[in-house]
Amino acid sequence: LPTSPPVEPKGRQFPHDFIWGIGTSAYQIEGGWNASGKGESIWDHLTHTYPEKITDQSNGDVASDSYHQWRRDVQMVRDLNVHVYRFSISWPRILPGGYTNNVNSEGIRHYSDLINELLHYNITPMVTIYHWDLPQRLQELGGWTNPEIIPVFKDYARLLFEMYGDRVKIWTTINEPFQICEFGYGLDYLAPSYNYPGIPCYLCVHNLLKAHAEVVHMYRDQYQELKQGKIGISMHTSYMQPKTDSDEDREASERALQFYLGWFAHPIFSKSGNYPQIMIDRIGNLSKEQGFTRSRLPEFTQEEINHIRGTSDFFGINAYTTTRVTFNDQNNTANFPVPSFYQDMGVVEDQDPSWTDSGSSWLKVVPKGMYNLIMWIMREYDNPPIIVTENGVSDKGGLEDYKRVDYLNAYLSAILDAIEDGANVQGYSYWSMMDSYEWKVGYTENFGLYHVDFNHPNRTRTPKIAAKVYAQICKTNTIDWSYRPTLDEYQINAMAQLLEVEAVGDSTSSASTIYNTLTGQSWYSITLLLSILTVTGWDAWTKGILTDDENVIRRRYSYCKS
Ligand SMILES: CCCCCCCCCCCCC/C=C/[C@@H](O)[C@H](CO[C@@H]1O[C@H](CO)[C@H](O)[C@H](O)[C@H]1O)NC(=O)CCCCCCCCCCCCCCCCC
Repeated sequence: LPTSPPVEPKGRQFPHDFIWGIGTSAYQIEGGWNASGKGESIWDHLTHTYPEKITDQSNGDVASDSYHQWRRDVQMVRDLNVHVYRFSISWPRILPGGYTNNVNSEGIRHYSDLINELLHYNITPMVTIYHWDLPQRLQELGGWTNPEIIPVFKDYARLLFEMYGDRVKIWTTINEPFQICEFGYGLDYLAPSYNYPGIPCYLCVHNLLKAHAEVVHMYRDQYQELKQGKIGISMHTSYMQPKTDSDEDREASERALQFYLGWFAHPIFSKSGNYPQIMIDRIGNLSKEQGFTRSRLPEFTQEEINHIRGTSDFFGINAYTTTRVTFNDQNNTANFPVPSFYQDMGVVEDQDPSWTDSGSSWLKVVPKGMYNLIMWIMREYDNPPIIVTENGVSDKGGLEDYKRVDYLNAYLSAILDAIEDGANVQGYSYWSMMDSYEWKVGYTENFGLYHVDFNHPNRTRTPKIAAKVYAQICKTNTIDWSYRPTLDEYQINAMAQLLEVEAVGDSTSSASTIYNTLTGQSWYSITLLLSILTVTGWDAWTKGILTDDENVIRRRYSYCKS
């Protein structure tokens, strides 16, 4: 329900040339997992082979069906008044086996059509070359832990520059090295789900940074002057807030930022290059204590350090939340596996229970953390041009996402505060344009400004309240806390249809229980059901009085209409 907006100065303006964007990624929205010659990705493989690793055992086979509905997507981009659409290209859709020996022309055409449609409406495509969907055949060679990935990634990127470089002016090589390497290889949060702590994550990052640098040099040497484009990388971190004011916790915060972000940012953005010294020292010492012959953190040669340094035209940062950190004790005994990235880092993390929560357990709403993080980047890397390439919040369904409106206004205010304090933030891209496949948690957490009906064959898209608010922000370049629209006729009808379909779905199921209703689509319907239950009582439900499906449809429908 609409909450009262916090008291804030009205009409705070962003710089006139501020870039507004909206983002998605291929595996999360496209579907068409084996359409028109696409090869298997590590996500296809993981979700088909081990569905139990995904919260709702789902997969991205159809997802938001953007492979077929891309024109509708562009319409949504236009309705949001953004300048930029940030999307990723599916490597196995272009190169089914990962290598350039087999180029899928249907895949090439798909993104070409999308890019042309965007340009037709004056929207700038911002292309992520790699957002987590590695061709499975490359994984069978060890994926990012095998140095073979470096030339192969470069070949793939060259093909994209050749095919689209005339029209795409903003590129990012790789989205979120930390998530790829630690969540994918160290833990089992993301594909390929190795769950092998402490060693492969460092090999993965080492190859990834070299691959990134190769691609950026190639772009700069062969394409940039001609095409006048920009190229960079997107990295993720939460702000690592010291749990207390003690020197130890402040040191823990600094160390955590170096491990979570400096791991990639220091080699690329610092003056000296290379991994942060604190990582080199800690991982080197711990490796020695653990009986390894060499540090588990590989070494760069001076030539490699020079080659990687400076390879990004902007600092792409993805940031959603804040974590509190405190010093781990002297024996580093926080139940981390030995060895592991977390034991190497040597801090203990938690979140303040008083922070506002969201649809994701890890994501607490802490706008000040965004300010602090930007200021840290500004100080640490000599005030680079920053683009917030991802920021957003999840819900559990429905269209009345006033909590997202609050999140947007508050985080954007924090970014404005940082700009006013000297940070060179040049753009912001909300994550995500629409509800989509949220990796390990499947379809149970929704980051979209557009609701997607995953039960409908067309994957019907309906704007949430925050879509209107974001469109207004992008149009006016201004945060207006008093702008809190209510659902319009179109949204109400869409929601009524949604609930009707859902109810018919319920009625065809032999097990129409409170469980499957409550774990269904929307908070809207849950709120409705809870109101019904408040009137009739849980007993009435369990005795079957409300299991009359027609009755349920009628009640839901008339509620929506009213
Ligand atoms: C063996 C020792 C283990 C110690 C491990 C401690 C680890 C703490 C892990 C906390 C989990 C955080 C999950 C965070 C994920 C995001 O950083 C990441 C961002 O990627 C973008 O995000 C978008 C929204 O997610 C989007 O989808 C884009 O595509 C991305 O670019 N998101 C993800 O990686 C998505 C998958 C997340 C699955 C996580 C499921 C695990 C939940 C664990 C819950 C722990 C919560 C406690 C948090 C306490 C903080 C210390």
